[in-house]
Amino acid sequence: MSIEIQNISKSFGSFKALHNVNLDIKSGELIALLGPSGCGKTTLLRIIAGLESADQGTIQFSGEDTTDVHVRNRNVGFVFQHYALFRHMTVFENVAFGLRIKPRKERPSEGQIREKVMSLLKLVQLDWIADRYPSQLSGGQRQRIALARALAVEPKVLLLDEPFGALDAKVRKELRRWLRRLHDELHVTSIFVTHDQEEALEVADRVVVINKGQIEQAGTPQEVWDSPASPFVYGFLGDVNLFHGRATGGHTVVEGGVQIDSPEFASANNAQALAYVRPHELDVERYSPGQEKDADGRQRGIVAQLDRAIVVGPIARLELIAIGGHQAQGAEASNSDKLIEAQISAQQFKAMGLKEGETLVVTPRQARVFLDQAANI
Ligand SMILES: Nc1ncnc2c1ncn2[C@@H]1O[C@H](COP(=O)(O)OP(=O)(O)OP(=O)(O)O)[C@@H](O)[C@H]1O
Repeated sequence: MSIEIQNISKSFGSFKALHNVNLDIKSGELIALLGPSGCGKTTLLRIIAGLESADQGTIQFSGEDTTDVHVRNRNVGFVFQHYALFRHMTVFENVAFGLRIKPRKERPSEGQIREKVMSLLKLVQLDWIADRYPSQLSGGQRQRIALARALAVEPKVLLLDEPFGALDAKVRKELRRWLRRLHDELHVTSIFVTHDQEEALEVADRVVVINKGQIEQAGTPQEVWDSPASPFVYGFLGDVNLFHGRATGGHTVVEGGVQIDSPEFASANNAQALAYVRPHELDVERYSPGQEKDADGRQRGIVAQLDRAIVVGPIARLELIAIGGHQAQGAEASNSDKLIEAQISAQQFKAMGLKEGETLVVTPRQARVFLDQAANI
């Protein structure tokens, strides 16, 4: 079933939770709604489910307006973070529940229910605990049972609201891979709410990034990662260094005089600009006088002191402080002013023999420049 979301707006009192949201979801797609806390993800999911009504706009399922269709009749399955299983029922009975409460003429026979429940439990790889009670399950097992329960009534749409939010990092990772495999088997149109960018990028066919009730960008994981449409998306999709600068005639000069090509702004004339550089896009060298300049004497790198090095497995994360007034800011955290984050391999770190306190030169290999709209008005 495809889902067409058209011009959806929703306010709570004077607060605009959703503002003119438009999105077409193809039948069988797995979509991640990604955004910070309070951006409107759950509200949008609840409107699609029919648990909440929109002030404006329509939701269509395969071209049919759902406005007057009751939640019971929308054929939607839910899995929520705290969607508790029935404690007094076994795993088997929990999964069978949706089938047992069907109106008599639609209700499957006892034999059909048994067959269906056991096949779903096999699908979520938990048929061996059919007789247990929820209190005897791990958190990850409970969420898999919640998913089996949602699938029992053969929903046309599956809505998952932070289904793995309460689980530890390792279990989350296993479950999201497992969810992806399950989706590839079943192809139920699914919408998955998360504030975890890694989860969204790993699981979804398309990621929809939401900010303050509006869609900032919708695209495949690779599209949103490689070409973030806005500074917000850039900042939200992972660690990033933000440098302030000025763009003129296809070049942006950021603090400290480092020049970055920005051919997309060839007509800019001293416009305020923001340059985003991911930590792994910075080359790191040991400083020697003149190293920060290119053959023509132009500043190519930023001289900075290595404040802290964190080596975890194959990666070395370097925290550097610019020397001589060059400044970077973490896009999200203002308390990381002046801090530049670089990332190199642990192997390179070892080979270079870098020590905390040393002076280095960091050079952006690539950068993404945005004109600072607010400042240029
Ligand atoms: N019933 C309500 N009454 C008033 N305000 C509400 C109501 N439901 C949601 N909101 C507000 O609307 C905004 C969006 O809420 P929503 O739950 O959709 O956010 P979210 O993106 O899912 O956040 P989180 O990741 O924290 O769950 C929030 O500021 C929230 O406080």
